[in-house]
Amino acid sequence: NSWWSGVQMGPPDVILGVTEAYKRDTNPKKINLGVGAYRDDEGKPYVLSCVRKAEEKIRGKNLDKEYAPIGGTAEFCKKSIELALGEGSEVVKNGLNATIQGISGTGSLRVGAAFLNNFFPANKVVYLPAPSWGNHTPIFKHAGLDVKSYRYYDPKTCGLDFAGALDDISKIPEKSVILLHACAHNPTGVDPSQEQWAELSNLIKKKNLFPFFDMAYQGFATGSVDNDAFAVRHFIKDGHRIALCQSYAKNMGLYGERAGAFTVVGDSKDEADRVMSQVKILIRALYSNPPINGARIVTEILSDPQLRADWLVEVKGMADRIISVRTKLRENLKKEGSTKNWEHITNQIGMFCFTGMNAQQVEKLTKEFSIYLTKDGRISMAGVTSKNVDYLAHAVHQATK
Ligand SMILES: Cc1ncc(COP(=O)(O)O)c(CNOCC(=O)O)c1O
Repeated sequence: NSWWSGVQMGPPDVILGVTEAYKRDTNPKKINLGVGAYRDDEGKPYVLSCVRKAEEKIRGKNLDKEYAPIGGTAEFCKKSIELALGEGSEVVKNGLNATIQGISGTGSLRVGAAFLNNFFPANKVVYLPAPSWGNHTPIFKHAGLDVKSYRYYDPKTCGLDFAGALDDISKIPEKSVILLHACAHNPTGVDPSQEQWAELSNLIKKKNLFPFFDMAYQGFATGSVDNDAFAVRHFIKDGHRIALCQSYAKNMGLYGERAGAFTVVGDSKDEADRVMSQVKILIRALYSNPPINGARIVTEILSDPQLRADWLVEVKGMADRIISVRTKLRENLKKEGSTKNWEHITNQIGMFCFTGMNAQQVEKLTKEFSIYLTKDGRISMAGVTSKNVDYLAHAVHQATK
């Protein structure tokens, strides 16, 4: 028999499966609310104009195609950590950050997981919020780590189960790893308030847990790169030595360019240098060095004051469009005569809305109205436009009344 006769057919990716079903549907009113990628008000993918301008500038430089350094270019890494921690960050000034370019957010998480598995000195268990991004569990498990969870989402309010989170976190064995979504929580869209982040920081410090931040949406949540980095910057200010993953997929629309970063904040420059040396050894054996094109676009935008200013306007524009369709959806549900409480649609933030619809209601939305979303009731607000929001509200009301 063949080498691979023992290989089973794996389950299809849930989110891509939704898109496949959407493509097969011939209903002209169909809407795809599954995919977590931004769409403009025409429902089309959106390439930021500052990205196009950066590409033109790069084109004119006639750069070569040589390998990037193992950890990416120093310029890309410096601009990335400065974006996260803010200009004039003490951590950056004192050289406490070991920052590498990762293959977007996923690749940065995976390098981080490999580093934890090889070097984390204590309880090699990563505690994820319940629910978390579906890919978090396999990323950490493939790297050899154990994964557990802490209460986070409250289905009764479609909001944060803050008491539950504090209770569970206070029970996490000390010196474990806790994963935190810095902003725009995926899949719920539920973020702690700044006061709640401060309380989480105190508790996590008291319990001596290692904060591992995933910041895949900086600027895309509130439209402000500084507001969206509040949690990360507050934890640093409170003295936590964090790990941080960044992605430019959403906030610069560089999905397929695979540009991201992974940072460990050390206790000293010497510690950061030792950490950096070991992270690079891991990268060398994983993929040797990162893709150069997306990193060049990011570096161009973050280094050119005009392009950076243009970018800040465009990322706010994307965030504002999402916020405006949240408001329209809630208003239209009221107009449809729904008496349910839909406050969470506008309380939640970022790409996703956890509607609170159950599997039967989701099924009705798909079968009767050709609206496609994942069974957990998560909708990607990016798929909602000023043209289809009325139809969506009508369908949701019919499915939930
Ligand atoms: C929380 C989080 N971390 C990390 C990432 C990594 O993204 P990337 O590797 O593209 O930078 C993502 C991207 N998710 O994609 C949208 C979806 O759920 O369909 C993410 O949501």
